[in-house]
Amino acid sequence: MVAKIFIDGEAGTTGLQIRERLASRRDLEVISIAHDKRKDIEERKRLLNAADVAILCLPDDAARESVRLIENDTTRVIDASTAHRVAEGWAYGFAEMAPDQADEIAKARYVANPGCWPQGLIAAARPLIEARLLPTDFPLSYHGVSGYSGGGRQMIEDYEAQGDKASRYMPYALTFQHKHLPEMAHYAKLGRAPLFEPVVGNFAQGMSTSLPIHTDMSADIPTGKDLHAALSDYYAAIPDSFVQVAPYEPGLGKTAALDPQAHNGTNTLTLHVFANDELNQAVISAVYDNLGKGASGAAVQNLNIMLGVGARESLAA
Ligand SMILES: NC(=O)C1=CN([C@@H]2O[C@H](COP(=O)(O)OP(=O)(O)OC[C@H]3O[C@@H](n4cnc5c(N)ncnc54)[C@H](OP(=O)(O)O)[C@@H]3O)[C@@H](O)[C@H]2O)C=CC1
Ligand SMILES: CC(=O)N[C@@H](CCC(=O)OP(=O)(O)O)C(=O)O
Repeated sequence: MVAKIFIDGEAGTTGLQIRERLASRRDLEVISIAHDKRKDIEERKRLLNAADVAILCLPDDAARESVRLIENDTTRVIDASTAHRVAEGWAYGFAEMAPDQADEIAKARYVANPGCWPQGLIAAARPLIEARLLPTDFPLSYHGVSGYSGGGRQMIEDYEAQGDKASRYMPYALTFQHKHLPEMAHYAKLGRAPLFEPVVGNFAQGMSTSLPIHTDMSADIPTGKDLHAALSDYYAAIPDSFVQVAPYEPGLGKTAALDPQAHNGTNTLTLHVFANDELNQAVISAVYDNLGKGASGAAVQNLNIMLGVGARESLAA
């Protein structure tokens, strides 16, 4: 059977990248909406109900509306927005988050694609919390830089209009109430939300995040090697993992590895562990493509899992 896929929001940043990734697929048919009808509720309803899988690449309210417009019992949904990430009845679409997560996604009717920022934090913190190398009530800070495509079409247009005059370093969400906090705390298994300081840089795509850890806040005071081993073991046990752990680098010498654009066009997320055991300090960094593993790549990975086809089909941009 050729599965019918409808991308609601196909002309946007995330939607376009999914369409490109699916263009060469013969096992599915992308059913498209005419550009002038992309916000026409009746036409969206028709296509949403005709699809085997609908991928929502819309603002939160429009994504909720799309779900309401589905009247049949069969259309499955992948929602790229923030609307359903901690909602009851939705599987969280971060396949590497736990050993059985891909199975949960495979069986789910509704899958919430993860936020770009939360993935770096969850990938780093959850295995350490589960291994009791980090206490759950640890007061974590989380920091990172993203390309401006993370803000969607509007931010892309703003940055491109300003060119070299655009800010090279723009912290935001400085009231510390970013929309990703509930998702971060829930899936990383944190007892308290992290202090999160995101930054946009003057480059289009890619991100690099960091999680500083005072290792003596934990009873066993893990060394850098302990942290690295826990993360390596965790992801080695996940089938078809796109999360990889770089070889242990105690010093901060190889900064090129933290280039936010290093994984652009791929679905890879690489974790790096840096530590100074004498000072009881460590940093875990994550490098990935906000439009790859952070959005469109993860959506295609989830689609593959839901359809039961090779997990690695069409994941490069
Ligand atoms: N960019 C990123 O890195 C990431 C984005 N996301 C999430 O994915 C979703 C899409 O984001 P992104 O692609 O960046 O955003 P864009 O603004 O680039 O695209 C959104 C698309 O949705 C369309 N749209 C808006 N309102 C409606 C509506 N009521 N009915 C139908 N179509 C509508 C827009 O059309 P028009 O432009 O004509 O208004 C546009 O084509 C968002 O929820 C975002 O938070 C998630 C992870 C990362
Ligand atoms: C640079 C930038 O603005 N990034 C967006 C996050 C993009 C993203 O992940 O969107 P979702 O919340 O829908 O997942 C932000 O911080 O709001």
